[in-house]
Amino acid sequence: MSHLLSKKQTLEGSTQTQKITPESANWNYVGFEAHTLRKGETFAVETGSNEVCVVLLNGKADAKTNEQQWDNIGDRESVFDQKAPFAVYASSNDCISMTALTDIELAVCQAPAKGNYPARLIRPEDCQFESRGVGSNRRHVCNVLFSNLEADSLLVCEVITPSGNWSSYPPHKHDQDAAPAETQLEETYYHRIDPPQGFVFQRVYTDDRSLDETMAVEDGDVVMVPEGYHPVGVPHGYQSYYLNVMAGPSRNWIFHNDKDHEWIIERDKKIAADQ
Ligand SMILES: O=C(O)C[C@@H](O)[C@H](O)C(=O)CO
Repeated sequence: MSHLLSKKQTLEGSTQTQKITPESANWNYVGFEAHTLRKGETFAVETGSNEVCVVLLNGKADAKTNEQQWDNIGDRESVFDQKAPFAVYASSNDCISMTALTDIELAVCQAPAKGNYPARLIRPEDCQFESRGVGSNRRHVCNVLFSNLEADSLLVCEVITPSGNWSSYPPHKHDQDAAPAETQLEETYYHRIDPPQGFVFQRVYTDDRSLDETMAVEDGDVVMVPEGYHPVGVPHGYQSYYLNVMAGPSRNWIFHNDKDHEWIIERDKKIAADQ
């Protein structure tokens, strides 16, 4: 199995289904966890030296940080509901906890803090929807903690890719700290698939092919992208959701397209203009 693929785990007595740390991923910035909680259970994360964004992927919960509390948040039964999520952000030396009012699923997104931003609730109306691409490259992005909201390093977004379509495509990368041409951002993909027996394909590759992994990804798996291009293809009959967490030396998503496939962007611009 690829070292970039983390399979979903279900451990007796544990809420945790995924755990990626900078140490386990052999990188410097991004941490990611996924948890499923039964109604009545509580999850808490100490932020330590990180800033943390806990995204309530589905279900309802009471949420709090050391100084604030938000009751009865959550308005999605599934990540495929076509609604933006609720999320809670806190910077260093705080604690985020959520108590499940229904069965819930949480994504815990982490990156180093500078301590600049106060704890806050991110509501669906704070998120930003954007659809990208044409034809079989059409996909729908929800920016949760991206250019819509400030943070020290964390970038968090959700992407729905319809059946038969491609996303993160044409392939792009962001592995050079060379703004304004490109920025360096590590990235995790937390994949969910509808219906859940489906699978998607994700390739992670560099120009010189010293890294070139193509993975069959199943529901609940995480793909780590330390560098390189990282397109996703979704088979007919299945819908894909993924949650991206990115962080790096600067909080700015500037990507570089794979030159071999850039012609597709020009052709698609022409198609869109002709429509
Ligand atoms: O546009 C998309 O298909 C989503 C991607 O941009 C995804 O968020 C990503 O690859 C970020 O680098």
